[in-house]
Amino acid sequence: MRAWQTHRMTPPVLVVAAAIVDDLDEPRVLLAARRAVPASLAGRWEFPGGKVDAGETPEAALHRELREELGVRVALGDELVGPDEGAWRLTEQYEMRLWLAEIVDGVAEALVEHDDVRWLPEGQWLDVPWLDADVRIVQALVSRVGDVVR
Ligand SMILES: Nc1nc2c([nH]c(=O)n2[C@H]2C[C@H](O)[C@@H](COP(=O)(O)OP(=O)(O)OP(=O)(O)O)O2)c(=O)[nH]1
Repeated sequence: MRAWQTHRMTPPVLVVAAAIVDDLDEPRVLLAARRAVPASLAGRWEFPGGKVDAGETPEAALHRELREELGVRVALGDELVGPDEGAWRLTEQYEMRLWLAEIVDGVAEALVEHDDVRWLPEGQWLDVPWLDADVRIVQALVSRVGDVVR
């Protein structure tokens, strides 16, 4: 039983996002997107993605969000499974699932919600001000990908 069930709380809203890398087999460069909205999150960096709509699978939602936000089609790799029943708790309200991904069509551009996208070179994945909840996720990604590369 999950905490929100035993405590009569509202279930967390699921956000899906992608850790887009240059090469799923040998990831060296990671795409980060800078939020333009809302004002409280503007200027902070995140994994592109968004909320899953009713009746939509998480994977379909992720493909839709990446098309809308960045104008790209991707191939999904492994999920970075989180410590909170498989997800990454972001806040009281939100939890996130995150997949590695590689662009198969298009060039990533900040189209909506973001005002910049940046490809972070190896060793510099933590060098932008990520949203607070994302910092531990980027750290987990760095150690996961370090394992792949070695
Ligand atoms: N997409 C995304 N959202 C994140 C991350 N980290 C994090 O705390 N969040 C939070 C910010 C938002 O409050 C919340 C929902 O994400 P969102 O605003 O991208 O969802 P959305 O695109 O569906 O938004 P909207 O269309 O309803 O405005 O998740 C992250 O890495 N990526």
